[in-house]
Amino acid sequence: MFLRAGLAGLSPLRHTLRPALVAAMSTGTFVVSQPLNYRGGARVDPVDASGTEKAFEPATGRVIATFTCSGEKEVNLAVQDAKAAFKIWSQKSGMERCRILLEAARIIRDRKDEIATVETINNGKSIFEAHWDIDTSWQCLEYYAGLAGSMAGEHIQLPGGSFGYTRREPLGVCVGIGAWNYPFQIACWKSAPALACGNAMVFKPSPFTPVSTLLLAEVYTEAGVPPGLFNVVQGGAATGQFLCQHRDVAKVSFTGSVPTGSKIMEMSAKGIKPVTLELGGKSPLIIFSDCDMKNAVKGALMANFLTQGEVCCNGTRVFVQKEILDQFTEEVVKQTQRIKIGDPLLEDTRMGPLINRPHLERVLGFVKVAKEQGAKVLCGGDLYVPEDPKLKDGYYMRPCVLANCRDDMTCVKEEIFGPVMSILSFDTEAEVLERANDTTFGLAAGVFTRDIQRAHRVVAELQAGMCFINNYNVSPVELPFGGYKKSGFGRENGRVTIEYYSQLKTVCVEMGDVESAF
Ligand SMILES: NC(=O)c1ccc[n+]([C@@H]2O[C@H](COP(=O)([O-])OP(=O)(O)OC[C@H]3O[C@@H](n4cnc5c(N)ncnc54)[C@H](O)[C@@H]3O)[C@@H](O)[C@H]2O)c1
Ligand SMILES: NCCCC=O
Repeated sequence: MFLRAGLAGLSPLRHTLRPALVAAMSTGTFVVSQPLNYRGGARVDPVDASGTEKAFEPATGRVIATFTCSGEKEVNLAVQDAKAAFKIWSQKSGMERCRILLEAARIIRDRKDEIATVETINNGKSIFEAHWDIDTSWQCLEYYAGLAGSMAGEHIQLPGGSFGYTRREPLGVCVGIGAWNYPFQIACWKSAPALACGNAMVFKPSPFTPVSTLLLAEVYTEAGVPPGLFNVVQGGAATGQFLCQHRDVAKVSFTGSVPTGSKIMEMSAKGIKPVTLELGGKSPLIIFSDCDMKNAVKGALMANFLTQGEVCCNGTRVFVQKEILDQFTEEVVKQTQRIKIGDPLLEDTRMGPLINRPHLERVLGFVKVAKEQGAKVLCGGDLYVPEDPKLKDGYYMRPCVLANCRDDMTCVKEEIFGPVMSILSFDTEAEVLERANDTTFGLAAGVFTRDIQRAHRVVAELQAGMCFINNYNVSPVELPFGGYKKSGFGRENGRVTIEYYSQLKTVCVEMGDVESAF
């Protein structure tokens, strides 16, 4: 389906043939020539437009796709198709939905290499990491498949033999709007619970990463969902607005920045639509002097440099207790300098390019301001040009560690969304807690200590939706994920997310006569 010169005649490919194609895909060769919208169980060109966009391969700076952004008519067709599919899907039993979702999970597992490769080409993250993302994607489908079969209401006895019961019902057509840092994973984290509950979904990926969501749409079709149950519309803000304002849309689940989240909430408020908002962060990572140093250093790297630092829950404010500041900093810098930057499709690369040129410049701009405000660059923070000539126009930078940071600096207050770690020192637990919570964000937080009482005492005080003790940035799908404060509300993953994609109907049953007031 993704056609390179010389491979054009192979489409459509069954997944049994795909390993050969994956092996043939290398950086600098991939182009997409098929439509990038998906509606009614097939790829389609949109019937109307709200502009065009180009998608890039960040590793080389090459254009890999030029596509039309969907206009209001196309959005409406996708919603109507989803509505029709909803009628069929919502009538299925939980066990019937479970079987189809399990089959979809199996297909993703089988096609893991292909999907990870496409994700790497369009996003720039290392193939090593993309494999992790695809694992948490099929695991999410498997998890909600399991819950689909066991969704149930309650039976409540009332006086005189009367009773009531509750039914957990789907909402209808849900909209998913995604960010560019985890394109496939975000689409799975939204669609799996939505579909498990009996909903249909129209998904809009970020215009920077339009490609991999199509693979998910094809997987769902192959697994047996009704045509139209999962549709993809491409585009930017205008397309997103058509979706949010559509009268037949029952819910919006959004992943992205705080300013856009606020607009989504405003639009949803007008239609009284429930929203899930997964927004940005500036999370604290607290390293106490009694920590296991080796793990704390590994944790700090995990908290800052996955996906080139473009991770919402990154622990970018690293608070280190004074007694171990020098030793910790020295080790963090040593290991940061060892991170292999380069062609993201090579197995031993651990950091690829950033998403695009403007974003790279923005991140480098943060480093410049940090220096002006008194921070010391201990390593990185500058452009990186790989030796391989085909990568010379890619968007690479060296991961950066900043010392001498203060709480009032821009690099410590604002979400950079790049590979920039700010190290701050602290003396006491009470002091660090106050400083860690002194932010409008509240997505994640972490603590490294061997003192088990302190660990739990500290996380109980941290104002963050996702807290880690002695680890960072692991994503088991069984655990709810989401933010406090301006980092949003609602949750993804875990059992609780069922509540965000369903509504409760109460049925009151009278077994006697009506006792009337009249
Ligand atoms: N909390 C989480 O789970 C999570 C996960 C990933 C990324 N993020 C956050 O996402 C941000 C980076 O992603 P981004 O740059 O793609 O964010 P963004 O807000 O610019 O865009 C996100 C999505 O919203 C769409 N959009 C933009 N304007 C819109 C509008 N007016 N109406 C409807 N849709 C609109 C975009 O096209 C895109 O699909 C960071 O702040 C990051 O922290 C959060
Ligand atoms: N793996 C979870 C990442 C979510 C935020 O960017």
